Amino acid sequence: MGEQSPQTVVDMNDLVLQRDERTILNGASLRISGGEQWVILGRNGSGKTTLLEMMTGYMFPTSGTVDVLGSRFGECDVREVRKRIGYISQSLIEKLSLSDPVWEVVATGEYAFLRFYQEIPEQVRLKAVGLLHEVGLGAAALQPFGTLSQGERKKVLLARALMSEPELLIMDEPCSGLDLYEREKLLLETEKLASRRMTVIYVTHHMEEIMPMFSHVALIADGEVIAAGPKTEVLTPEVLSRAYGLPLEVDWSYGRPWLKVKPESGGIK
Ligand SMILES: Nc1ncnc2c1ncn2[C@@H]1O[C@H](COP(=O)(O)OP(=O)(O)OP(=O)(O)O)[C@@H](O)[C@H]1O
Repeated sequence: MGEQSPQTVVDMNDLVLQRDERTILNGASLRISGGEQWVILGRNGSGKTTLLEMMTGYMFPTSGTVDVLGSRFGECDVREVRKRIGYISQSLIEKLSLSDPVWEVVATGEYAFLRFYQEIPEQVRLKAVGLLHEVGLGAAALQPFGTLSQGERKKVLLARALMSEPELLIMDEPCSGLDLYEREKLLLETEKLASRRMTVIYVTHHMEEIMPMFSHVALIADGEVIAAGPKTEVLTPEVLSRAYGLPLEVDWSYGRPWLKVKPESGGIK
């Protein structure tokens, strides 16, 4: 990994991704160090999920380098690195079995499997049930996964991701589709992660989900990282208005940023 410091968790350098005629990533670079907690923001289609797929080794760039947890993708066994990464995304929910009991869905996280085809060791079952209790779903352990609400499924995914005690937890819009109450409960669970000494990378469209635990923000636009750094430096009206093409104001309350759209100057560009 060359001259990088050992505590660099993610180092993405000058990533370009070409698909057919399109340039999806256009020289994106991002460095995340241990002890930092990051939020990634950007408009639809800006390249956020593509960056996450590269961080988890599911996609490879046309050019540029990706180092995660001390390994360079393309020169290491990606599956070994993936065992140290938790990934929460809607596409993962769709791959899980709706008929399996909830505790079993959680237990698969121990091995990064989607389903079990062999006996599950007792200590793994107990760990899964314990984590379900931690996210407030202990009572649902025996229910089929498909009977849970959307919000409950997201929490199951969180418990599943924690089974392997990942060093890096990547959350792609974990609160999408949740009502206000479910969203706040999931955010509180996410906040507890900060005390587990793991690095969290959290993608969202909603500024108010940037809880006090998050220290840094990256803004993606047209396949480039247009701003990245401590959150108070990135979440300014100037930077956000430029990124979203809207006249915006940011209010900080309870340690969280809340966005307001100013009616003057013509609104949407
Ligand atoms: N396999 C592919 N082939 C062609 N284009 C792709 C492919 N994968 C992604 N794209 C395009 O790349 C762009 C970035 O997609 P990506 O999913 O990373 O955006 P995003 O920032 O996560 O968007 P959203 O906020 O809508 O989820 C999109 O315009 C998408 O259509």
